[in-house]
Amino acid sequence: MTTTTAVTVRVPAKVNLQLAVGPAREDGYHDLVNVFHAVALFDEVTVTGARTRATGGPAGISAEDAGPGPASHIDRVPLDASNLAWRAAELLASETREAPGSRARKPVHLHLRKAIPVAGGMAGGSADAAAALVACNAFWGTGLDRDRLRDLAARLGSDVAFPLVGGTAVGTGRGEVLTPARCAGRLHWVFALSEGGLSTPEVFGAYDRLRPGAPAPQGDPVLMAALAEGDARAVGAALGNDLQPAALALRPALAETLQAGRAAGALGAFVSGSGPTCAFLAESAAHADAVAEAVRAAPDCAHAVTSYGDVPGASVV
Ligand SMILES: C[C@](O)(CO)[C@H](O)COP(=O)(O)OP(=O)(O)OC[C@H]1O[C@@H](n2ccc(N)nc2=O)[C@H](O)[C@@H]1O
Ligand SMILES: Nc1ncnc2c1ncn2[C@@H]1O[C@H](COP(=O)(O)OP(=O)(O)OP(=O)(O)O)[C@@H](O)[C@H]1O
Repeated sequence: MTTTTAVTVRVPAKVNLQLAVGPAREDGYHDLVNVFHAVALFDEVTVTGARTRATGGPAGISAEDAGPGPASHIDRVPLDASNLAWRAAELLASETREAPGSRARKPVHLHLRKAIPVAGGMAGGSADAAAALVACNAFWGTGLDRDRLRDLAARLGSDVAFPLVGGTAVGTGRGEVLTPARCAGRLHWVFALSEGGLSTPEVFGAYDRLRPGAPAPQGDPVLMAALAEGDARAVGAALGNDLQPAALALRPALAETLQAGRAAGALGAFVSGSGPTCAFLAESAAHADAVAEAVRAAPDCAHAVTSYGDVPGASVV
């Protein structure tokens, strides 16, 4: 029998093309209609055997900055059991330790190569958790199918199931119930990164204060049709994020970043998820370079990167 010595999984960031947010639920979450779109900014999670820890599961974690420039904030990644990738490995181990043939009693080390900006509203931690599930499932030979992995992902966070799937998908419930959607052609993106992060719970809290009595969230058929047709201009006109006013209230300088992108002819300019990263839809790769150049001049923009979508979800490399 051969023994796997290392498994590496590559996983994309997300941007939210529509984020319709309902009122706060009794459990503190909000019902969403969340159009996830996977973009070509990738973290990698590598799992190797570790020698310590008798009970198996994760035994150590390290992280390195593979970011496209400043403001990737690797120093904010916790290197302990609170890391979402560690929690994912722990959950998979606890669910499968007793299964026949499982190697989940073997302790592992997790190494994160991070290019997704930390606390930027692009689901970097969630992506790492999804990648850790796929990598440990392969390393331990636990053999859970994608549906079982998706169930575990949903227990870890609202954004964790999507990076398993990638592409473009509509998330309902608190965002974890996914329906794949068609995105024809390639969309060209610019992401403007901020020096500071924004806390997701704080942004949802600001939303509740700004919008008491919010209606139930509704999907937008115009956006879905534009995506299916690959009509970037129509996609740009239909983009929307209910959390944007809350993110702007917490970080007013983002307004100038958005304005700089609009002035450079972006087809759409909006805050990504809970922010503070701002996203811009461009007409082409060359136009994305020009928009990136323009938004770099905004005072709150620490760095701007170009990318494209959609791309597939977590996969072993
Ligand atoms: C803003 C988005 O990134 C858009 O994709 C997500 O909705 C956030 O997903 P996430 O970071 O995985 O969030 P979770 O770890 O599930 O929840 C963190 C906190 O965000 C708030 N939260 C999150 C998701 C949701 N549907 N309603 C919420 O109110 C809650 O305060 C929750 O305690
Ligand atoms: N693997 C991880 N990578 C990055 N941050 C992590 C990780 N695990 C835990 N964290 C913690 O989670 C916080 C949020 O980081 P993350 O990069 O996931 O934010 P985000 O992209 O805004 O999330 P989302 O878009 O899902 O709301 C960080 O400040 C950090 O303390």
